[in-house]
Formats: sequence, structure tokens, C-alpha cells
Amino acid sequence: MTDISSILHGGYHHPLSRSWQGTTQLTKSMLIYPLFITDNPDEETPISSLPNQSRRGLNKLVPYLKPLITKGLKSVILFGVPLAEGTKDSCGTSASDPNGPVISAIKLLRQEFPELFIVCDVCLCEYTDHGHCGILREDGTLENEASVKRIAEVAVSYAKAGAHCVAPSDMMDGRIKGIKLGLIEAGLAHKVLLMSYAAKFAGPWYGPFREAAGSAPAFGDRRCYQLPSNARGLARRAITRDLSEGADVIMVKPAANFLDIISDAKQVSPDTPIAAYHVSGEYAMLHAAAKAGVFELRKAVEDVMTGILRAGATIIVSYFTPEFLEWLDE
Ligand SMILES: NCc1[nH]cc(CCC(=O)O)c1CC(=O)O
Ligand SMILES: [Zn+2]
Ligand SMILES: [Zn+2]
Repeated sequence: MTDISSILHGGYHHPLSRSWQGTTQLTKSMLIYPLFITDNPDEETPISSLPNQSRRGLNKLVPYLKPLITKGLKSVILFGVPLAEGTKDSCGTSASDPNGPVISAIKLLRQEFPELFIVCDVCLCEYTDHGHCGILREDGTLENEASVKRIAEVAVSYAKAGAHCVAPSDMMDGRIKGIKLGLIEAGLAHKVLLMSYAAKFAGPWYGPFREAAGSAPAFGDRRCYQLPSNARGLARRAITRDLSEGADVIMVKPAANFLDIISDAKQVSPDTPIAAYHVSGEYAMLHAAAKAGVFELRKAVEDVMTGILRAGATIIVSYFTPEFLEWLDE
């Protein structure tokens, strides 16, 4: 005879009882949807390496978002894609162009969709001619102090334009503090959330994004500022450091292969919301595998997201957001 304590099945036989076993359930409020915004107002160009995603100009934004907002979209993260000649230079001047795609989009979206929570990615790589995320010295290495100063200026310019959240992805040392001080000085620190890409790892997962944003480095790579993927301890230190500098939310990126880092972030600071960025390469990989018949897309995507939640994230940046707005209604 079976021992009474060995029977687990009774606890999850019914769909409702199965849901009771869960610790966290994905909801629409947890999702942030990435948008690529160009400086060409009428453009709408599919991104070949990112199925179902497009680069859009300002005039295409509202018609695209309206039905998603009706379905419950709560938040977007904006990435600027300057395409015009002469918009890139050595220090990313156009990142804070008051007439550039990001600042124009913030204003438009605030006006059209007052309930939408607007996150702005803050980085220089889309705006520098060398494609690196900071300002460089003559020898090609980063000039950290000048980079932080510039990145803080860019973040404050987005906050002044009406962004609810600034999310620096550049990985310079000390940029969280630099941005926080900038927000305080501008009188905006009480109403702008600072989300740090605290544990952002170098690796093969950002390729489709760089194609979409035109932000691949012209030489070298990002391994001197993004974290080595074997560096669990360094990631914990970066998380602790960014919290001490004033981060309101800690992000881990990529997501699916870094669940230990998500759970470390949760352990380092149990009371801080943890975001996970399910990145372009992870998205493209699931699409490719589903297309090859490996699995049904929806089942795999739901399982990956469940893993991310189980690890401790309660905010997910995902290109699958439009799908989830449908799936969560069923
Ligand atoms: N620094 C810019 C930035 N912000 C977010 C991503 C990647 C997002 C994705 O792959 O979906 C990148 C690319 C990179 O660091 O090279
Ligand atoms: Zn960058
Ligand atoms: Zn180096």
C-alpha cells in the first residue's frame, strides 16, 4: 500500500487546483512591449529576423497600438532607430534630439494614450557612429565618466518629455547614480521610475535587435561592459551596486538561460520588483523552432514565461506581448 504522504496527484487533478499550486500567474500588467521607432514618419518595415515585428514611424504608431491597448496593453518600451543621413556622431547627440523619434513618440503616446506606461530604453549605441553604448577614448576603450554624464542627460531628456520610466541598458559604471542625481536636479525623481538593466550579459542573443535598431558595433564587441555569462557573482555585485545607487527595478537580460540570476536578484533584494527581458534572439529562436515543427509555439512560449516567473520575475519585457494579450483572454 502507498504511504499517505506519497500521494501528490490529488492536489492537482483539476485545472483550478493546478492553478492553486502555482506561485505566480502571468497577468497583462506584467508585460512591457518593445517598439522600434524610426525618424521616417510614414515607415512601417517588417524586421526580417523578428517575425511579426516592424520598425515604425510616428504616423504608424497610434493605429498599430490602438487595438492592442483595447486588448489590455499597459506598457511599452521605446527604442529609437535614426535612419536619416548624418544623425550619428561620436557621442550620440541625436539620442536626446527634441524632434527625434523617441521624444516625439513619448509626447504623442502621452497625448493619445494617457493610461499607457511609457518606458524608454536609454543607450547611445543606436546614435553613435561607432555603435558602442558609451563615449570612447582615442584608444577605443570607454570613457566612463563622459559616458555617464551623457547617458544621464539623455535619460533626463526623456523624463522631461514625459516618460514614466527610464531604463539604461548601456552598462556604464555609476550610471544609475548619475541618472538619479539628474532626475533629482530636474525635479522629476519623485515621479520617474528608474529601471536598471543591472544584470545584462554579453552573448549571442541580441543579433535580431541590432539588425532592427542598426546598433551593431562598428568594431570590437561589448564584452568589456556587458557581463560575462559565467559571472554569477559579478552579476550579484552589479545588482547590489545598482540598488545602492537608486534603482527602483532590477532587470535581468537575457531571461531564459539566466533563471539563476533572476532568482539571485530576488534573493539579494526580495522587496524589489525584478524584470526579465526575453530578448530578440530568444524570441526568434522560439519562432524558428516552432516553424521547424519542434513544438507548438504557444505551449513553448507559455512554458518559458512560466519559468521566468517561477525564478522570481514579476515584470517581463517581451516581443510576445501582443500574443499574450489574446491568450490571456481565453
Ligand atoms: N544597448 C541597447 C540594447 N537595449 C536592448 C538590447 C537588446 C534587446 C533584444 O535583443 O531584444 C540592446 C542591444 C545590445 O545591447 O546590443
Ligand atoms: Zn547600447
Ligand atoms: Zn577592452
